[in-house]
Amino acid sequence: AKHLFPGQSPFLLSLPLLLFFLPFVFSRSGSNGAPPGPVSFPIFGNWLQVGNDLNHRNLVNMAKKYGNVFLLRLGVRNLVVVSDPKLATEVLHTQGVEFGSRPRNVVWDIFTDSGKDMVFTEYGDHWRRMRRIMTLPFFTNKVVQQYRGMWEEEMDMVLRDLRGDRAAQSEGIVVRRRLQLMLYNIMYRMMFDARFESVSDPLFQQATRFNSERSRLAQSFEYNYGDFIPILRPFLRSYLNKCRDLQSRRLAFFNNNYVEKRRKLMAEREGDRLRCAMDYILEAEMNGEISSDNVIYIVENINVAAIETTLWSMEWAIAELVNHPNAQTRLRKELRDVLGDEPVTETNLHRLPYLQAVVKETLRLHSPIPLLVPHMNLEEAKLGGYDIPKRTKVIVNAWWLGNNPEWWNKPEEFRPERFLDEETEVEALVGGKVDFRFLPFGVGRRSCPGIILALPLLGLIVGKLVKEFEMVPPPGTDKIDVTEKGGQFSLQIAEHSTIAFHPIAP
Ligand code: HEM
Repeated sequence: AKHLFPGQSPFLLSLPLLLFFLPFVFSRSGSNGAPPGPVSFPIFGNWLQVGNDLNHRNLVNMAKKYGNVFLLRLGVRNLVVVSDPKLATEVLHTQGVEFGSRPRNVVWDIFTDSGKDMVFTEYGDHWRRMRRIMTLPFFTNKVVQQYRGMWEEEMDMVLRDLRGDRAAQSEGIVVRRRLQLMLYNIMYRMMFDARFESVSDPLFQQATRFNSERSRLAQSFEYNYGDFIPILRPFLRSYLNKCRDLQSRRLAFFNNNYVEKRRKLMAEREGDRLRCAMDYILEAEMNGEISSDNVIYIVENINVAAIETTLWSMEWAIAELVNHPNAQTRLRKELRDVLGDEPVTETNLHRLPYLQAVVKETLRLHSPIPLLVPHMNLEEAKLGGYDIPKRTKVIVNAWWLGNNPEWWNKPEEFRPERFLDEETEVEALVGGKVDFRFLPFGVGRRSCPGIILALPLLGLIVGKLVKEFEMVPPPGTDKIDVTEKGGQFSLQIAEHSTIAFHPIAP
């Protein structure tokens, strides 16, 4: 009478419970050909065990348990995580074609119109054409030479604003917003020959609002259930409608305010036509190589891939230099010794090894895209001796490659010197020798083409700020909070730092 169902033993009653919890206790060995991983439930797979937040640190803990290649089943989606340099070489280089596609989910399908873009499209002719068309106006040395003067000009305006800002010099300011304006101006001048007047320019406010809302909706964990479990998809309808509505307003914003203006200008200016990146892209459209949808998705991709990534790195570099005054002083000494009164320019970055080490150390410790952009195999493939089902999302934990104590001396420390003392061979150069422990931009076919812009942009702003200002925590604090905020994609600083900028006497 004590039991709910008289006549049944407590053991029998608890059997379903036991079966439910068994997968939490056991792991798959990987013996049936699939990579090891936790035993999965029907329908949910491993989702209930592992949860939503598969950030770089949680994935390290799982790699310690299941190995350097492991498989998670998230409802109908398969996810493979790679955590050592040899396997990363396989995915990105040796089998770069096989693993050269990108997975999308229900939300990414909306934000890319099912792969009309470049960043999230499958490996193949469309991707190759888009990458080729984007390379000429964005990702060559000639582009760097054409625009470096403009970059320096935009940065010098930031220095001027800081010099004229009393708050910046006393209680400190959140410098992020001003740097964001600078990066928008740099990218919009390259793209459209257009710039924003100030942070209160209504177009700047609209652009940043559209882009941050797009990041929030795309990176949220809220929609996982509908992506992983297709029968639940109808419940996502209002979320997906929100995404569709934002995307159509956002693309119309890019089109009406920028793309159409260039189209008109180009039509008026026969002969002398190619002035900014958009002119080259529109020319490719006129030649029938890409559609007008592809044009707008190139704009969308640059908005997503170029600006915030570089901005996060700048925020991290500044925060670490504030927290490591010795590194800041050493950098300032290098700038003074090498350059004297000369300004920091793109042409003299190669003479500043410690500055380059600061940039590398920032990207190692705080890789802005710690898991790279996910890769995917269109066909069944082999990896580390295991069978990888086709269309598996393959993640390389690049952050762990750069932060594993097996491969790095005290990796948790911010110590730029490591690149001048013990790690002298590790390069973050375009076309440099690849060290598969250090891949903040990925490597191979789908690696970041923007590295050619991002590295000098980072070196320039850090060099210029440190040469002109002593950057310190706001009065009453002695350290900046460098707690991380993860997302499905990014590694950002949780609290945008307030920093005081004390001008250095000339
Ligand atoms: C510090 C700044 C940046 C970092 C850390 C970064 C990092 C990355 C990473 C990790 C990937 C994926 C690599 C892979 O999947 O293997 C990527 C892809 C990409 N990045 Fe960047 N990036 C930065 C700045 C930029 C800039 C400034 C641009 C453009 C102006 C850019 C454009 C792209 C594009 C178009 C792709 C997609 C490439 C493809 O799928 O073929 N990135 N980036």
